[in-house]
Amino acid sequence: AVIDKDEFVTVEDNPYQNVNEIANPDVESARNERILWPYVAESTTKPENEENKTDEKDIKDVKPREKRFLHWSYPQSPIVDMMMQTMSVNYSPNVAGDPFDFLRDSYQLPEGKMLEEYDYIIVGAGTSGSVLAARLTEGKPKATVLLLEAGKPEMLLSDIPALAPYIKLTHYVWPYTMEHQPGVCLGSEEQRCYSPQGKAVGGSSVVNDMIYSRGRPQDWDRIAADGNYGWSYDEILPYYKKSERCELRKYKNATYSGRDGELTVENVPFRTGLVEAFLAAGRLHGNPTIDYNAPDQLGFGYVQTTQNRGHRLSAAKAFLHPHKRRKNLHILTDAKVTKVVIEPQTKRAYAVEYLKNHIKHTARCRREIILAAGSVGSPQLLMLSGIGPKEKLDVLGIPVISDLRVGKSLYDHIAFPGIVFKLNSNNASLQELKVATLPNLMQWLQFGDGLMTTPGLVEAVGFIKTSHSDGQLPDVELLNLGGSIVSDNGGAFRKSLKISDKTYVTAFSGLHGCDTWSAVPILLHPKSKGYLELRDNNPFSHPKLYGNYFTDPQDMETMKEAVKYVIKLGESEPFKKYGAQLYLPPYPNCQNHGPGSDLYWECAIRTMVVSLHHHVGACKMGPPNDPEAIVDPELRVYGVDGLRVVDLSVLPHTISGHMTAPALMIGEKAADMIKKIWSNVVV
Ligand SMILES: Cc1cc2nc3c(=O)[nH]c(=O)nc-3n(C[C@H](O)[C@H](O)[C@H](O)COP(=O)(O)OP(=O)(O)OC[C@H]3O[C@@H](n4cnc5c(N)ncnc54)[C@H](O)[C@@H]3O)c2cc1C
Repeated sequence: AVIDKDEFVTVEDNPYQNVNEIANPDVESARNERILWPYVAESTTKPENEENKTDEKDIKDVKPREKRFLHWSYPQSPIVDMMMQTMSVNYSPNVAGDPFDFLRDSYQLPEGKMLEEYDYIIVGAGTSGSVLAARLTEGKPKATVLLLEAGKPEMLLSDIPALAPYIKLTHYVWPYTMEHQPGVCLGSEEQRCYSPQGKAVGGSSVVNDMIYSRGRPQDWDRIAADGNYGWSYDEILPYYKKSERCELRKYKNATYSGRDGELTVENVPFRTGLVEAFLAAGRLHGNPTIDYNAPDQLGFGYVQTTQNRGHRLSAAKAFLHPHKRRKNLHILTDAKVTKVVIEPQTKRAYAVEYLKNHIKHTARCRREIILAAGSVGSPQLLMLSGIGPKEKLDVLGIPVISDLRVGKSLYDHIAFPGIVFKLNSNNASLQELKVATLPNLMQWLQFGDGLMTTPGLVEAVGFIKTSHSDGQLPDVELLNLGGSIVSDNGGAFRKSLKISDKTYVTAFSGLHGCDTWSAVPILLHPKSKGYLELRDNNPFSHPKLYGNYFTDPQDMETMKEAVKYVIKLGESEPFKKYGAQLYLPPYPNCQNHGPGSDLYWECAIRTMVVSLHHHVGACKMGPPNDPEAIVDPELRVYGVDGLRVVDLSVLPHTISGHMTAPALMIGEKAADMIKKIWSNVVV
């Protein structure tokens, strides 16, 4: 590959990019001798017809090259890879004195210094921000971009999928605790729901569970029908495809999948046999085993993840790493933006103030400032900068630039991880003591597969419609786990959900050491609406988050129906070989209700409900006649020039799935809209 010295290095130029696809007999034979002790994934139930075939046969049928690829050999050492990234020639330790800094990835200013002014300033190098920065700095004429991120770069440990629950306990998250709401999260610490967000280069994609899902076409068509031109499924599909490099075993050639993008989407190399039981139970109850991202079908399917050969592939790894040497992309980490500076007369945004190493700086911008600070960070910054509800800003003494209803709508996905089946078998489910072993770690390091690749226990997902669904969209998603909340004996899994010691020990410690299975129902479209507001005018205070979960009674009815559905699956034939028996946890606050009764389940749900940290709506997108809209369908903030919001906070309501893929898609689409507007400007 020829690299023009004046140019930045691109993925295409990188000679190592395709190294994993080169046959390596030594690695192949070594891998063939691998031991997947003690779990061997086994297919329990044979599909009945062609439609419902699982992937196993298809793996045998794939062509030799693809088959080799399925082995995911990993000849590059990730440790060496990490050292190469951190110990770069111009590496300088963080002056704030972080003892682990030398283990972290690093981003250097290409010429060692900042520019006086940038074409674009992006706040937040998260999921949307990373892809946006990559796209705005590619091609010609070259635009200059400053990307400011409050968090730190990743390190090797964040690459290990099985450590996802642990990463959520580190400083790679903003540990947002929601305001107390009577009657919900009764089993959480301080009886407050917990809803962290990622704080890292890569944002929430560094701490999430890596599940890749896009939502249903009707989700996007509904958003477009509300007056948001350009957001129908057909219009956004090209942006999903643009980011994606689909490596799914069976569906990689689907017309709706992308092949040449930067973000690898793959199945998890390791599975327990329980996933086959879940899929078979689903089929028994009318849910075909499918690609759950297929636009035309609803059903259950193996989980698809944002992993690359068994390694977490964050938005930063996919979109920023390959472009570290771009001279026109400046990335500042540990840089917390405190305000967007807006000219009060012209209402034009022209600079941001940020703090790095306790020193206040101002960065100026020629064209646009783009907030990609996430569902909590972006509305917070808007309000701190004078864009928000006048009555609230007046109280806090913040001069009002644009009186908009920022934060007034907040929707979230909520889930109930409390349906647990005890299994009468050994080594059927994942248990931390057996997963966290040196051989498993070595296997992951060497081959990128094995038990360390399991993403927070999730092995499959399913979408269903309860009797409360609007008929168009599924209203519940089921996360099938290769274990349950007890799989690490009350360790990181439940701590990352902030379930209190008292609740956990009373309800679940009786299951320690047992094999278990669980499926977690998620409410995809809760009717209850929350809100968010500034606590005070200090940019370092966490905003107040009000979930208002279950304030619409239909949400509880939907969740109870979903619980019964999971129980039906667990009690069906495919789980019989595991001797699966429903376990009814004796929650300390539910003792007055007969175990298994309707009142018991309502109490259990109110005790164990958790936020999935998928907040949307605080910077709602909408047409000019929508009184609640903060940004227009091109994501420009109403009433201010040169300011956009590009992240999940712009979505008007929840979508039927997880949020990483939509966040990336929003970044892709925004980049196109921004480039189009500025395409006639000569630099
Ligand atoms: C624990 C967890 C698990 C999840 N699991 C999944 C999953 O399995 N699958 C899935 O699809 N989705 C999952 N999600 C949701 C999904 O990852 C996020 O919703 C999505 O990545 C958000 O993208 P974003 O670009 O809107 O924000 P983020 O990716 O959160 O990026 C925002 C960035 O802005 C930075 N920032 C904020 N304020 C400032 C400031 N003032 N100055 C500078 N920088 C700032 C933040 O530090 C952060 O890096 C999960 C989320 C969490 C938190």
